[in-house]
Order: sequence, then C-alpha cells, then structure tokens
Amino acid sequence: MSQQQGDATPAGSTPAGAAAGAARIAELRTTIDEIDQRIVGLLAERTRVVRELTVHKTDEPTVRSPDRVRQVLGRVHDLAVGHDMPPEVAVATYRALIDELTRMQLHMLADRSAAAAPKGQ
Ligand SMILES: O=C(O)C(=O)C[C@]1(C(=O)O)C=C[C@H](O)C=C1
Repeated sequence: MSQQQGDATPAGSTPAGAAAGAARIAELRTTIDEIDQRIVGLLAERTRVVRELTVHKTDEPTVRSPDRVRQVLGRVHDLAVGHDMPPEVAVATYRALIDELTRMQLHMLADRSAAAAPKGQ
C-alpha cells in the first residue's frame, strides 16, 4: 500500500467506533425523516395546484404539455446545480413526479368526460 494509514481509525473498526457510527446513522435518519415531512407537505401543496390547473384542461395534449415538461425539468436541473446536488437525482425525481401527475390528470379528465356523458352511453 503506497498510502500511509495514519492514526485515524475508520468508523466501525472498533466496538466504540461501531456504536458511534450507529448512533450517528440514527441521528441522520431522524434528520431525513424531518426533511421528508417537509418535502411531502410541499409535494401535497404542489399537487393541489396541479389539480386546480387540470380543471382548465380539456384534452390529452394539454395534459401532457411536453414543452412545459421540458421547461420544468430544465429549471429543476439548474436549481439542483445551484444547490450543489447531483442534477440527475433532481431531474429523475421530477420526471417520476410529473409522470404520476400526468397519470392523475388523465384520470381526472376521463372521470369528467364520464360524468358529462349522457346516462347509459
Ligand atoms: O404545467 C402543467 O400544465 C401541469 O400540468 C403541471 C405539470 C407539472 O407537474 O409541472 C404536470 C404535467 C405536465 O403537463 C406538465 C407540468
């Protein structure tokens, strides 16, 4: 091995190190749970806005709006870069989110058409 080991003990290589590592993991998972609570709250708020917007859409091309999807993904990419996070993580997350919201909108549209159709059709 060309690199010298030095004094630093890798976390987990001793019982005390392993216990400290496990405690830190638990602490960081609590932080992740708190962040998830905020993220889901914001996603719920965003979904409410998308539902309201869907009321004004009347056809599938408007639901899919590929130009708008590209715009949102491009913006999210740039925001991620600005926040020093891997942009592919943010873009893939939003791609999945928009896919699901598009599915939700298509269901809303179909339900509305079914409700508007004359009975027995
Ligand atoms: O902007 C819209 O038209 C939306 O329906 C919102 C949204 C999004 O989640 O950002 C969802 C689906 C696509 O149509 C485009 C964007």
